[in-house]
Amino acid sequence: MSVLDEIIDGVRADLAERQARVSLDELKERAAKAPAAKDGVAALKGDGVKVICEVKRSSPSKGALAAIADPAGLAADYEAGGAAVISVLTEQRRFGGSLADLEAVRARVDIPVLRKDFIVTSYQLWEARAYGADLALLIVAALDQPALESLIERAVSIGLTPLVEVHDEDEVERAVDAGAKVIGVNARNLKTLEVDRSTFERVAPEIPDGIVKIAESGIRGPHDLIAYANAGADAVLVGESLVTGKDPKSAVSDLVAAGEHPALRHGRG
Ligand SMILES: O=C(O)c1ccccc1NCC(=O)[C@H](O)[C@H](O)COP(=O)(O)O
Repeated sequence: MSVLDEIIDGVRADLAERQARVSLDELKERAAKAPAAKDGVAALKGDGVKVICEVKRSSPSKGALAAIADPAGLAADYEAGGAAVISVLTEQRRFGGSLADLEAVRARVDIPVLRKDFIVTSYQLWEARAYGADLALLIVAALDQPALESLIERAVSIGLTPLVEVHDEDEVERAVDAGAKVIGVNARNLKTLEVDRSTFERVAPEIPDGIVKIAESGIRGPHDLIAYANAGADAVLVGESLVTGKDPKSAVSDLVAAGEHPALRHGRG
């Protein structure tokens, strides 16, 4: 069984428990009262390379990273540093996240918030909206094509921007066929958990113009952002280096400054 399969088994078990406690109708009522969803695509487009900053306590590849007693405070620091979007890992078993983290972050920041989880049912999309997310991650490797298509459609219909994650060229084709408008190329191999930063450079040319291209994982600082920018990234998604660093706000502002450097506009769309 792959790491992804193991994670999804746990996600499904936790999901069944939540579904037994909270009906879909209750979630829909809660979603109706949530603040209107912010435009995830608009936040990631425009001049320069945008920075998505992640609230990440632990991971299957590294174990415990940071306790993060105050996820909303961390998100506020990210926003003050110039983040375009906050990513909140809500998976509990491997990443130590929760919907409570999502709710707390939503209440604290004004920029769009991404629910980063292993979404396999529309119930989780309703949860994302009910707890204030504006974007939701859909991982191509975790979904067959009909499920991917229907989750993209459902996400859009309830106001969420789907960020569709791929790892190779075949998955790009599936994401594009399914209607993705925002595609993240994750450099972390889901079988070995190793990060290969050359993945984006190889895979991104397969993503058609007009689709937002995000480079995910393994960004240690401005030099990695610049390399991803030169390979065509519109945005980068950064977790570990921010949560393990001493000063997340200044680390974000260094990334944002690199992403706004006029030299990067040359040759980018
Ligand atoms: O981070 C992991 O070990 C991991 C393992 C299996 C599936 C997903 C995983 N991470 C989720 C992410 O995509 C990253 O948290 C995100 O891209 C940020 O990466 P990083 O900056 O390297 O923490």
